[in-house]
Amino acid sequence: MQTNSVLLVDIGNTRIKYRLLNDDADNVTTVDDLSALITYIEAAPLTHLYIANVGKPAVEEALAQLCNEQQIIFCAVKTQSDAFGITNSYQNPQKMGVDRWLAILGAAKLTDKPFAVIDAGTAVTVDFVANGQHLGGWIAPGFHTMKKALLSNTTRVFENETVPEQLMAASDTEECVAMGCLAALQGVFWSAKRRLNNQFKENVIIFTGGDKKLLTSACDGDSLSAANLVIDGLARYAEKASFG
Ligand SMILES: Nc1ncnc2c1ncn2[C@@H]1O[C@H](COP(=O)(O)OP(=O)(O)O)[C@@H](O)[C@H]1O
Ligand SMILES: CC(C)(COP(=O)(O)O)[C@@H](O)C(=O)NCCC(=O)O
Ligand SMILES: [K+]
Repeated sequence: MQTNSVLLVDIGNTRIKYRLLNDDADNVTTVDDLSALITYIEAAPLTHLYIANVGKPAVEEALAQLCNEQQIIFCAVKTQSDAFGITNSYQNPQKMGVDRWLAILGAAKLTDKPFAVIDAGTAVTVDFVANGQHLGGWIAPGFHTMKKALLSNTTRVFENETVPEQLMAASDTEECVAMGCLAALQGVFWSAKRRLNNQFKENVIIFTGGDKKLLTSACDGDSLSAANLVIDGLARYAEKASFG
């Protein structure tokens, strides 16, 4: 298997992200819809496509069909109860979003310490891991999802496109919404940090996802940011298949 012919694809609830196996981990392309990915696949000389899908099954089916037509080997990775030295705490691992499982595997490569991996996307997910054991996690609405929920349940609350860098008190509706949702997102980070600190003297928070920038002002020296840990987890499956 040539690593420049293996495509790794992360299909979330908002956007699609991809890179080649031999690309730099930071070199991730983000697209809003499937057509842009299809155009790329049709032009690229691929042999394998690894996919993590938590979105609509129809997207996965369309990609499987395209791969079949193009004679590309299609590998849809699923959440497992045990792999790469990590044991999942879910009684029914199939219920855990494969993006969470892969983000855990991607993060586990970055540290030997107990860690929490935070993926800030449509949802913000947190998963705690120590000594190869998944200790459970959280699922909360993401920044954009929170704003949408707030607006659809109120009459006089509005939003704008502000993506705040620093948490401040605001004096205008749109700014209050942006700051409030940022406070909630950072609250997830601080709650994870407090939980880790209570259990483990040394620990690290590793964060990723489309809204990871919103967490950078909350993080400290014990935090790591990664471009896309879901894709890094997919890379582990692809590497295992090609190099054993
Ligand atoms: N250009 C953009 N288009 C859409 N969302 C964006 C964009 N830039 C940043 N975001 C933020 O990224 C979030 C989606 O993150 P992402 O990790 O791609 O989510 P998912 O994996 O759930 O598809 C959105 O909720 C939004 O707040
Ligand atoms: C929690 C999620 C919606 C996060 O998805 P994302 O924000 O990346 O689009 C996804 O991991 C999912 O659908 N999970 C299934 C439920 C579970 O993990 O228990
Ligand atoms: K997420």
